[in-house]
Amino acid sequence: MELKVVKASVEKGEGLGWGKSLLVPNIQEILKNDSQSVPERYIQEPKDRPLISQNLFDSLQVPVIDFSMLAQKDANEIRKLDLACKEWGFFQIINHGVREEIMVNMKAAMAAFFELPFQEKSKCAKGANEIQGYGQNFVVSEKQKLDWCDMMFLKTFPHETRNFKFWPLTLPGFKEAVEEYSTEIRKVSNKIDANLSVLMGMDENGLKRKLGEFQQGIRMNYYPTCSRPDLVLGISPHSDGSLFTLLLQDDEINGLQIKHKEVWIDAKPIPNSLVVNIGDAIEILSNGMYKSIEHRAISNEKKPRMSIATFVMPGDEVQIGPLDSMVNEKHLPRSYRNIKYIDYIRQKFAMKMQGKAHTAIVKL
Ligand SMILES: O=C(O)CCC(=O)C(=O)O
Ligand SMILES: [Fe+2]
Repeated sequence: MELKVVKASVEKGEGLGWGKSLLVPNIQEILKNDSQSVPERYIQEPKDRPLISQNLFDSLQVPVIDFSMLAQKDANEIRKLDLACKEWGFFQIINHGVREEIMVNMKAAMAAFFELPFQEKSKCAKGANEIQGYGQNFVVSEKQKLDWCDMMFLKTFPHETRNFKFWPLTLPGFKEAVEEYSTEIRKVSNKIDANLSVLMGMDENGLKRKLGEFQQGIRMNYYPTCSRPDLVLGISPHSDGSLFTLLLQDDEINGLQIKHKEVWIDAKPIPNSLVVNIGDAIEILSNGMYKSIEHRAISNEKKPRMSIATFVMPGDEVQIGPLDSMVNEKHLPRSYRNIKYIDYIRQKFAMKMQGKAHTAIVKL
């Protein structure tokens, strides 16, 4: 007789993984039945609601970095990058070298996935202990307010982290578009990490030498239209746990907001650019010289908005902590403790996203 063995679910991408999340409804589906509906669970407390009125800080713009100048090692552009990381934690890059066609294909592949019938999308659904797949942001309590967003998260690098059970492989062109886009973004990310390495007092290979091969994950965020965008949030305020994140946003629709000097500022889209933000891991490695910044997304009444975030991260088992070059016990005392990356991420996901509250895990 064949013995049935119940495998402990610690296979690739299963088991405890990056955390445990409650499963919640799918906002795109709720709206298919009633496009005007704004269920109670999505209505934010008054203090957390976005101000949709005229942006009073219209003149403030996220810094723009010309990537072709960085490639030429232009001292002025490198200084601008350093300042953008210190004062904003966010910048938009132009002339990054990713061909427009590749970005257009990526957006089209994402749109095609979210247009699939729910039953089809559900074949890629993530489980409760899963980060990869189709679903929603991590949810840790039944009482927690929910984000007006459905998403699809896939790991793309290193190759062995790809788990095709979460990929819609029968959707024509999807796999190719994600792979091609991710490969191009990896090239941009390599240049960013080389520049950050130098700015943090090392040579261009400093971060790679310290951390080894980076992981890359792609999160496709789908924000349906909302009849009351003043009551809900597309994504609650948070900072990313990554080293840094590269975001491809809609060319026209505003949605991303950044907390800059205590005020929410729109990151107005520049067509074909990429928005880059510093994540918690660089904040820790730089001993706080570069800070991850709180950001959120708002929804709108007119058109669904899609954004594609690529997270560049250390490997799960890698220890992160302030770089030797960023610590000087006299002038720059160590402000963060060392932690294994996956332990940091698990603790982050175990809390409701609340701005930067989770970074207290590693503060000294
Ligand atoms: O949609 C956006 O503009 C922001 C997305 C985001 O912050 C994220 O995916 O971490
Ligand atoms: Fe984010």
